[in-house]
Amino acid sequence: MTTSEAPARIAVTGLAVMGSNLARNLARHGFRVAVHNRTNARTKALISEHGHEGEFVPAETLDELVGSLQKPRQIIIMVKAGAPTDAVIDELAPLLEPGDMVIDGGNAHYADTRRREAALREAGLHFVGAGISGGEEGALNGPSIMPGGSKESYEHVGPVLEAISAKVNGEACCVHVGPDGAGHFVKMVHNGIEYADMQLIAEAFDLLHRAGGLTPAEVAEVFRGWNTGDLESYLVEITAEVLAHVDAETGSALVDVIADEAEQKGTGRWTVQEALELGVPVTGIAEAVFARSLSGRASQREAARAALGVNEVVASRDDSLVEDVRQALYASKVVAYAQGFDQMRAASTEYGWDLDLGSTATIWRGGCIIRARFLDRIKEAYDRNPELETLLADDYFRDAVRTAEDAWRRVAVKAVQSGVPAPGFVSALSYYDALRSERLPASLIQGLRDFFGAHTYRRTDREGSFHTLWSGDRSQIDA
Ligand SMILES: NC(=O)C1=CN([C@@H]2O[C@H](COP(=O)(O)OP(=O)(O)OC[C@H]3O[C@@H](n4cnc5c(N)ncnc54)[C@H](OP(=O)(O)O)[C@@H]3O)[C@@H](O)[C@H]2O)C=CC1
Ligand SMILES: O=C(CO)[C@H](O)[C@H](O)COP(=O)(O)O
Repeated sequence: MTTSEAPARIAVTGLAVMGSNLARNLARHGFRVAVHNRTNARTKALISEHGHEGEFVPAETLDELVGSLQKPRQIIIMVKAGAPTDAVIDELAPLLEPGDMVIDGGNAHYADTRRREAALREAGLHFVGAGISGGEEGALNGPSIMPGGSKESYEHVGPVLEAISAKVNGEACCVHVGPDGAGHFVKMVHNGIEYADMQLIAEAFDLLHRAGGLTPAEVAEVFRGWNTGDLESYLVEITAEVLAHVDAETGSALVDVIADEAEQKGTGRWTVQEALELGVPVTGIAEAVFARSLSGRASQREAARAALGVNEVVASRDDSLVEDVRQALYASKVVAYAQGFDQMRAASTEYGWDLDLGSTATIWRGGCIIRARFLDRIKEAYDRNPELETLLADDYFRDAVRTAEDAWRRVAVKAVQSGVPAPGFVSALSYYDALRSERLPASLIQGLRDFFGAHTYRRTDREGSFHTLWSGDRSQIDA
């Protein structure tokens, strides 16, 4: 902690795990950082435990915090998303002057960020909605940062955020994403992909364990091996750690002791809700959200087991299953990312954000939960063609999914035949097949809509809208 009177460069309010680690990261990078928390005990704890790590300026009130800063002021809010963030902004804004910058690093809904940005802009203040990923460890040692807001504010805030962000090959995992809510939208999609990725990993484990007869420790070894190839990623790495962990009390694999009900704070659900609004099929993320919901419906699962009988899976060791599952996991993961990037592309058009999708891949290469080797490939794909209709159309990803196709189908069949639920793998494969179909049965859906509701249809062979007189002589009329 410092005792001099020099003003602080930046402030953090909200000192739970994320805020305190972010403040320490700032201090360790030589920024004099003012710190505040609603409950002062957290501020005191930070200073007493970590005050020696850099220059901290503790403040008991927001007023004091604002008074300790150089101008234009930069204040990072790291509190619970939703009403708490509004409460802090409402208290903070009247204390600030035009040109000051408020940076919300929480997991805010992008629509809230748009609203807050517009309101603070009216008062001459800059509001930067910055998605931050990497959890506790990332906040301390270098997170992935997705800042939105005005270009002008980024000129001030960007160098600080880039300094504390993760680095990959010397490049900061922090780039100005776009105006108003763009940063939080990109963070939301990041979390949606995180859900899809984890669901696919969980399905891979379930197949290898229950259908393939491998123990959790053996599956851990499989994942450890996968982490040296195309699948190299943080989530694959920590999957090996979790699966190998033995519960000290029971001597069983911890994964067999943890209650099988996945919780969710809501960012995955938001991703799907927004995808529905935009009309973008993010089937992998939706399946992942629903799989968590299903797992949490304990009494319904119990009733189903009682009424229908327990789903007994017969395990059979099959040497080729491991490689098939690896390929299915990679292909399904490519689909999940393709869908997430498709959603960002649609939002960029809808909100006029002009998102640079290649840069987004750059931000996610390090520091964040979905960091993975193949994000370099995504960056390269958008460098080759910034207007890519779908990642699956890029040469590299096209070849990757084509190569995996046979194995992917065998895994889907194995899942269906053995009774291991694999909604992520199966829906990713269906998406891949649907996108490539010459004809989809949507034509029949249009026919049915026209039959019961005179909703009309278009034809393949000429322009216009048509209706068949279904309850008359069934002739076709122009609609
Ligand atoms: N945990 C994680 O891995 C990640 C979290 N995030 C996001 O970062 C933000 C901070 O997360 P985390 O560190 O986990 O902390 P929490 O989300 O648990 O929030 C706790 C903090 O919010 C403060 N707070 C709550 N309500 C209010 C209020 N009405 N007014 C003022 N302060 C309030 C608390 O203050 P007090 O001590 O007084 O209760 C405390 O500092 C959240 O938005 C979260 O979604 C983003 C990425 C990863
Ligand atoms: O933002 C994060 C990482 O990027 C959080 O870890 C994420 O909020 C966890 O979400 P959930 O609790 O819904 O699984």
